Amino acid sequence: MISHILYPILLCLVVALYFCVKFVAHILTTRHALRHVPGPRPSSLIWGEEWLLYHSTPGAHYVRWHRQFGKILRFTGAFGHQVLSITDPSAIKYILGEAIFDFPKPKGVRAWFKATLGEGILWVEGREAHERQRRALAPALSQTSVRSLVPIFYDTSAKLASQWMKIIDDGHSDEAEIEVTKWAGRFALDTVGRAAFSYDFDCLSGRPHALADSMDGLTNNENKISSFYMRALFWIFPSILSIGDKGEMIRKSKMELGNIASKMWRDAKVAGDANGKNLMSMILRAEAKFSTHKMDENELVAQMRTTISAAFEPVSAIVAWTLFELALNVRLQNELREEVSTAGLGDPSYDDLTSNLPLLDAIIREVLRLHPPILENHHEAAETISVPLSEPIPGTSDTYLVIPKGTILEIPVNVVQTDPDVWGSDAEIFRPERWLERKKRGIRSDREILAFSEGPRSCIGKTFALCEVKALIITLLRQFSFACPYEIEPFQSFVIRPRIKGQGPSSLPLIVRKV
Ligand code: HEM
Repeated sequence: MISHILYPILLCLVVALYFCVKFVAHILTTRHALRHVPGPRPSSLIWGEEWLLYHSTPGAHYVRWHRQFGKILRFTGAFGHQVLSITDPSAIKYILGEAIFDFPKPKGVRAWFKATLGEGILWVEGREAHERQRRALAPALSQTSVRSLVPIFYDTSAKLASQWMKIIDDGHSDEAEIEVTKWAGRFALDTVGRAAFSYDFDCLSGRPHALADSMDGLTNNENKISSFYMRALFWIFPSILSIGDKGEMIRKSKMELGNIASKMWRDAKVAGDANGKNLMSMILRAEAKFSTHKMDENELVAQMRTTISAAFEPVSAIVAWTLFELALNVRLQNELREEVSTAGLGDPSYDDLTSNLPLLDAIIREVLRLHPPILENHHEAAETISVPLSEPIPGTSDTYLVIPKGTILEIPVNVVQTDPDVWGSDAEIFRPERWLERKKRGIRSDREILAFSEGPRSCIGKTFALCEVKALIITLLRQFSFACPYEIEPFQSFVIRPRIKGQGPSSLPLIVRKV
């Protein structure tokens, strides 16, 4: 009888011991192999640097560390696991380029994408499997497709503007304080719904919206202790994502988005949408053309969830940060309004959006440079692999770094995009004119911006995102001016968003005034 109880307990203990020994052995060998890489001493025995990182201004420690230790450094995560932080240009080019499939996303990050979105393109690994999914999405997000989507971008922009006008009019005034992050998220959702799936989420109606609220609630949390545990531990124990309130929230959000995606898919089938131009019809056409493997509903729903989510968080963050920077600078608002007015009375075309509004282009680039929504680009070495370096690690003469299998790497986008060697001594300052000066001097603009990542896994929705954000800013500036009466700071949810200093989750209340 006792043995019936004891044996399973004993077995569990042996298995737990095996994993503990394996984990400790991995940490010790990684630390040994990377002992020549400099970095900060762990500030906590259990949490390493995680506590410090979680409770500080997002990205601030990366800047400090890289100034002190150079372009490659090592810090400690929870329970002693080692993380490499890399800003060396040759290493980044190699990791995100030819070696990208040797550096998959870390297991915890993949578990997060699988739990929230399913097995779509943000989750998939392996050259062949990724290429297949990317080929299916690419035509719908190509420049040609985006060109045809521009009227939708203006339409959702106009809807948002008319809601703001109504708020101002209801207050019988020329201005109102409006919390713009909420509206920016709703704009991003309605735009991707209509543009990619011919589906109106109707988030911009002004009424409470279950999908918008649940997507926002998933990541836009106050600094709660449960969020800290999840963030600190999911690198080493990915199954933590299914535990407790947070696990429940993840399941709920995945289900809600999945239900909507299934409905969109069934409606499209009933409507016989196979010849349509939206993403869903194109996914099916591309699949039929390039592969014998047809996507089943689960895969398609995962892809739809992924696209909606990928288009939601970073776009809403960039819209909010752009309005924030404009609100701080009346001169810039006026100059931009002037530039937009020279483009004529109607809505600027795709060609205008991409090539003929240099100040607008410079402002959005500068926002992406100083407020990259995705702060860190995370990877894990699938094998022990040697990575080329632009300059040796201080104290060595090696022009390569051997990264042990299983080591987690992190590329801090904010550090790369504010490197004084590239951007000059005013790298930390918001100065869109630098892009106009660089263009005059013939410096290629795209290379140093890492906000959309680079290489085979870079953002496939970049043109879509840039055009929709530009269409919105043009529409808003023609009708409103902006001022910011609060002190604002960056706040890390899934992406980096603005919030009132020290207060709760993301928020950006601006004074919006009719012009
Ligand atoms: C300003 C807005 C945006 C920013 C800053 C941004 C940034 C990024 C970044 C950094 C990645 C690489 C992520 C990784 O390495 O895991 C990425 C991937 C991706 N983005 Fe975006 N994104 C934006 C908007 C969009 C939009 C509007 C869409 C779709 C309409 C989209 C769809 C995707 C997809 C599908 C991927 C996965 C690509 C792959 O793994 O091959 N993004 N994005």
